[in-house]
Amino acid sequence: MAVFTNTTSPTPLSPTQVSVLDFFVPGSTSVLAAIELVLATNSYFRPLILCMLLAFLSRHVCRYVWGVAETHFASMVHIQYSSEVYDMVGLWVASQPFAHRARSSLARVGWRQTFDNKDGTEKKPLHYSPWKGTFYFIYNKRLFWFRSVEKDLNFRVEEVVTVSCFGSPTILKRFFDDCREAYLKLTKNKTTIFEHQDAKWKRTHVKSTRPISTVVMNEEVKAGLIRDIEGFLHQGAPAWHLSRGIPYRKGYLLYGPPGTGKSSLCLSLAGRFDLDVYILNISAIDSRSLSTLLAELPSRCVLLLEDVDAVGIAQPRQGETDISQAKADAARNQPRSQGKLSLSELLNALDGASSHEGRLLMMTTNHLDHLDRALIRAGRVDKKVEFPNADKDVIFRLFCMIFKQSEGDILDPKQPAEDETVEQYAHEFARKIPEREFSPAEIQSFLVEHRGSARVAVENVQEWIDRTC
Ligand SMILES: Nc1ncnc2c1ncn2[C@@H]1O[C@H](COP(=O)(O)OP(=O)(O)OP(=O)(O)O)[C@@H](O)[C@H]1O
Repeated sequence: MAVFTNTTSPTPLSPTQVSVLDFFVPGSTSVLAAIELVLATNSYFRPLILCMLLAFLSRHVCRYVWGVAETHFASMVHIQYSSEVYDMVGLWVASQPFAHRARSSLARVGWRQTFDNKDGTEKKPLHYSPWKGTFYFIYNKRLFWFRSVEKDLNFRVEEVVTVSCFGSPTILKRFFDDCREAYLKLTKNKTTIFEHQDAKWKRTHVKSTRPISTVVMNEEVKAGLIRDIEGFLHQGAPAWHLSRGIPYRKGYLLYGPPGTGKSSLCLSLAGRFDLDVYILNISAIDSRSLSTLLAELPSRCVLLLEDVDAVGIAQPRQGETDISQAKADAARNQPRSQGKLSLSELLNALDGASSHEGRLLMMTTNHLDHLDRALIRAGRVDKKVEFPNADKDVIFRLFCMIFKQSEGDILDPKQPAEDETVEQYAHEFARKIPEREFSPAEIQSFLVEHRGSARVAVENVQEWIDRTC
């Protein structure tokens, strides 16, 4: 039997060649095989196929060369979405033309507005930032690129941004310094508030700093607090504490009925000393997350624990320590507390190694008597400040604050400032309201409702008292 062999048919690629080619240009062997087949059957397609092959190869070669150049010659900085640096870079990027041209963007409601000094009258403004892709831009006459990808970080998908440029990391760091400066300018006279999600701090608000004069309380107490914090934040304070073996921390407990200005004062003090506020919700964390969160605090900040009596670390029952209470609860088959955190775990975390030096702890409560003494012992709480309901002086000053002209007011020429008359009304108003019956929040709310006329406010207050009491 005769056997005919086709001598013009292409020799198939050996398995070794296949794997080597595929290593450099994935999918190339399948393409080559297809080309070989076409070339063998019809030579008319050869030039066309050659062009396609060149286009295919040049794309892969370019990608390969860029990858090698990026790996070996580019500097890069990675930023996680949950980090504050993300906001710094994000704000800069959002203001650049390339961000507006990006074909893949993330739309958010009112994100940039948080930082702007605008009046917030525009309803739900939309903001776009480049998202999922690589975006090129020129900065200081150099090519930079910004890559946004989603990554799975500990079972949580989070955007990770990488900013890169060719050359030394110094150039890149200069870019980050510029972003930081722009961010600080934008957040000047603002208080940034952080809350936690999954053991990570995340900026949730940027509020205009509230002038401390607008928190109406005993002026001596207020001045004492300010002096105390000034001393604590003084340049030489860390070394002073260190040389005496005293932990460089400060703790305050503000207590009193609801609506007396405890939270307002905390935020206002933070703004005055240019400190960021980190609000810890202890009912929502376990001890491991707490240690992580405390370890991540910056060296100077306010750590705010609001309503410490209400979060499941309340005083143990009489005669029981925290541990004996836990045992007793276990024996009764009851959960130990509302939260996941026990008092001893909280105290350990606040005192422990993970707790940052230089932090200012502020705790607020409506029920001083519900708190465990261990939580508020000297050393943990250096000062306890009472916020009572409004006395005559506070009522008078609240009235003046509402009705006297202030710097930011848009003045009505028909109603010239008459501070003396306002003061007379304020005295009359304070005379009518029983002392320590109403919180400043209640009085302020009534006054705001009547802000159109001081006279009407005075006239209507008796009816309001009768209705409210
Ligand atoms: N002493 C005060 N001076 C000026 N405004 C006050 C004062 N107390 C309360 N307010 C006003 O009342 C509102 C509530 O105040 P704030 O949240 O500070 O009270 P609080 O004591 O922290 O209340 P809670 O114990 O319920 O947390 C705020 O709008 C604040 O402006």
